[in-house]
Amino acid sequence: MILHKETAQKTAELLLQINAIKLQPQNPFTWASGWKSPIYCDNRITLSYPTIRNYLREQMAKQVEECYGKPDAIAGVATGAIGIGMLVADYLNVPFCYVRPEAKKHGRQNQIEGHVEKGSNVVVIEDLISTGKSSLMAVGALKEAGVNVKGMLAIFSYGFDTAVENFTKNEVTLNTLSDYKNLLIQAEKSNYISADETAVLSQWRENPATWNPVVNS
Ligand SMILES: O=P(O)(O)OC[C@H]1O[C@H](OP(=O)(O)OP(=O)(O)O)[C@H](O)[C@@H]1O
Ligand SMILES: O=C(O)c1cc(=O)[nH]c(=O)[nH]1
Repeated sequence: MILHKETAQKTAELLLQINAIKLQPQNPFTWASGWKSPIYCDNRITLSYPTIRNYLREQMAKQVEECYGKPDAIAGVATGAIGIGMLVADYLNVPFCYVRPEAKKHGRQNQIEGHVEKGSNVVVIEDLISTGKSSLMAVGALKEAGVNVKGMLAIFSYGFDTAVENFTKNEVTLNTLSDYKNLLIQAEKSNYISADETAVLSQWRENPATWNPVVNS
């Protein structure tokens, strides 16, 4: 869910401003889920811009408190949300840990890195939600460690039905600063996307799980 329309618009505007939105309809990206996509939203780039990362940090910290109350700790989903998660934890002055997709094969063989108290109230920070699988795996690991997951906050979500169903099934509340709908509005306003790219994106959005580029012969 989007909490504040102004934040959703501003976040989308900032992502476009720093070219964090990549379009490659002829040479699709492969997503974590294995889906092929003409678009990639690289939120990691925001960390390279102090003004923008400070904006995201403050908005996220405020929304964490607004949605879930002050947590005992913040957990970031590795690797995309380690940076932003740490910034949010720092702003709220609470402990931080991050969750790997799976346990390390060497060293201490941890999946959760850092210290997190059993029974503590934790909010999970994610950079981006496509299917929600990565985030929900992190939630699963935290719950297994005896943590009380209050909910999740991400910078961006594509708003796919699959993700909504996955979060509902796992009984995890998801809020995001911005989403695909707001991104498209801002991209059209600023002419970031050409008419051809808009056409590809609407065709892709109809069935993202099975989309493939039309190859001109
Ligand atoms: O909702 P999903 O379908 O799971 O996809 C979203 C996930 O994909 C990206 O991570 P990626 O696996 O590319 O790794 P990274 O965070 O280490 O860059 C992103 O950071 C999310 O965690
Ligand atoms: O699903 C993904 O892997 C994914 C999509 C996207 O737009 N950005 C990203 O970082 N990951």
